[in-house]
Amino acid sequence: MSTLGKILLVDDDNDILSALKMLLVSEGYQVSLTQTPAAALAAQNRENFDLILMDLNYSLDTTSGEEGLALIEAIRKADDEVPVVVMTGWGTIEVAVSTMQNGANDFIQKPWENDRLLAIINNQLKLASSQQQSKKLTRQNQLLQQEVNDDLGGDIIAHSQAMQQVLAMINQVALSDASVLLTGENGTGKSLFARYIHAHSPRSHAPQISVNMGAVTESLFESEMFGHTKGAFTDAKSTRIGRFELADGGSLFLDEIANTPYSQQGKLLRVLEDREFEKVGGNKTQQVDIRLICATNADLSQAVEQQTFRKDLLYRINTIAIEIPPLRNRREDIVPLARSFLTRTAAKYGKAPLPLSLAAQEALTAYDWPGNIRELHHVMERAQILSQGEEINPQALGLPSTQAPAKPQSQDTSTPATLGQGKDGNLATLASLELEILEQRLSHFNGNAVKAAKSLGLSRSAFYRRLGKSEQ
Ligand SMILES: Nc1ncnc2c1ncn2[C@@H]1O[C@H](COP(=O)(O)OP(=O)(O)OP(=O)(O)O)[C@@H](O)[C@H]1O
Repeated sequence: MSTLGKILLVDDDNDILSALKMLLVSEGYQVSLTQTPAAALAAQNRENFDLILMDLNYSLDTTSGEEGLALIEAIRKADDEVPVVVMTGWGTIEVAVSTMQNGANDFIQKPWENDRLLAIINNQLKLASSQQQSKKLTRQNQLLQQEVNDDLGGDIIAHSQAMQQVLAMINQVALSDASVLLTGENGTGKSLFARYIHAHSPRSHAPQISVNMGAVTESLFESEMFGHTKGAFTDAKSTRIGRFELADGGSLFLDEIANTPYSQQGKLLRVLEDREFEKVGGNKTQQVDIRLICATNADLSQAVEQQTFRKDLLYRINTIAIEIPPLRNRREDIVPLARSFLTRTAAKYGKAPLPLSLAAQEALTAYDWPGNIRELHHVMERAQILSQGEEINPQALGLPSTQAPAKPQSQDTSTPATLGQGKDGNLATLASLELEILEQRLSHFNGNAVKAAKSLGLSRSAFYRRLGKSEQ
């Protein structure tokens, strides 16, 4: 039988224990009865209680409350979370204050009113459970943050001169609080570097909140970014905290910034300029302290010329602009990246990573990688999983043969019919075929996800989802 919670009752008066037991059990609580402080501490040692309801005086001749105060202290030594509610016939303010100072959470005077006692118990249980929940979330957050940081520690590969320069700049910029705009083609590592900047910034103890601006619909933009109050609109059943508020003290990463609906760009600009906003439906102005990191694969100057992006917003976000070069312009990184993806995939399946044949290394280096590192990642994952031999050969890579070296008379193999079909007879999975199509379509439209999605009859958010990208 499920109960509302387990309560430990401590009182030397048997009649009071019986009356309380009857009341609390009828309300759905499970109760344990003890008559002395020693018995209460022994019970607390044996099992976990959700709340302790205790008397302050135990010997008939004392009214000082000292035994009770000592019990509260002993309870607190063993457990600093369990709510403790004190009952006493000596309900003076002084007694109430000293019980609270000793660690009690609330106080009720005997003889008690049932409704009042039940309300106190209920409130204390609710409070304790939300405090626990919040502790859990904080811990989970810390762990997630740690995972991201660990991930960043070993994973960034930058052998090429081009990436060495970029990394040096990023390391320098990370220490400042300046707004950063990361540009570059899809899959070049903009999101990774955004996380890296935050993780190496003085704000790394606070969260980085990401928003994929391409996936936020125009109608929900304000509520998503600034939050809303309860009842602000029909579906607003409770107060919602927006991304700005969540990022307070940390960094806000606006990915695909070029896709911010034009009608909303002014609102975004205002918050970025004033560091102030109001929740939808609310009239209280809230201050926010964030470090802004944006990313885009679009040419924002061109977008300004075409009047799809506000010039003043561009000036606001690009204090420091860093371009992440496409993989074809840093070919020295290709093989080390490929090896690291093989190692990661192999580890995932508890296998040893397969070595890359010399010919495979040449094929990888010669290929132009329109989908950049993301594409390389998928290719290597598939190769590690599907390869039958002792090493990975060029066929297992399944690269479009127009790009593979020493392959004369190649025809146009970029059509879906031949996509992903390994020449060693291995058939690619549906998921990897789909990814390949999505990536090709993206590069066909020069990284414009909106156009690519449209051409495939997908919504922008469905396109992102299938691409395996975060949609926040
Ligand atoms: N230098 C690098 N070293 C190791 N892994 C990398 C590097 N750069 C990118 N990656 C990996 O490549 C993948 C794609 O990177 P990311 O998602 O950051 O690209 P992006 O530029 O943000 O893409 P998009 O424009 O589509 O949002 C990720 O799995 C990322 O971890």
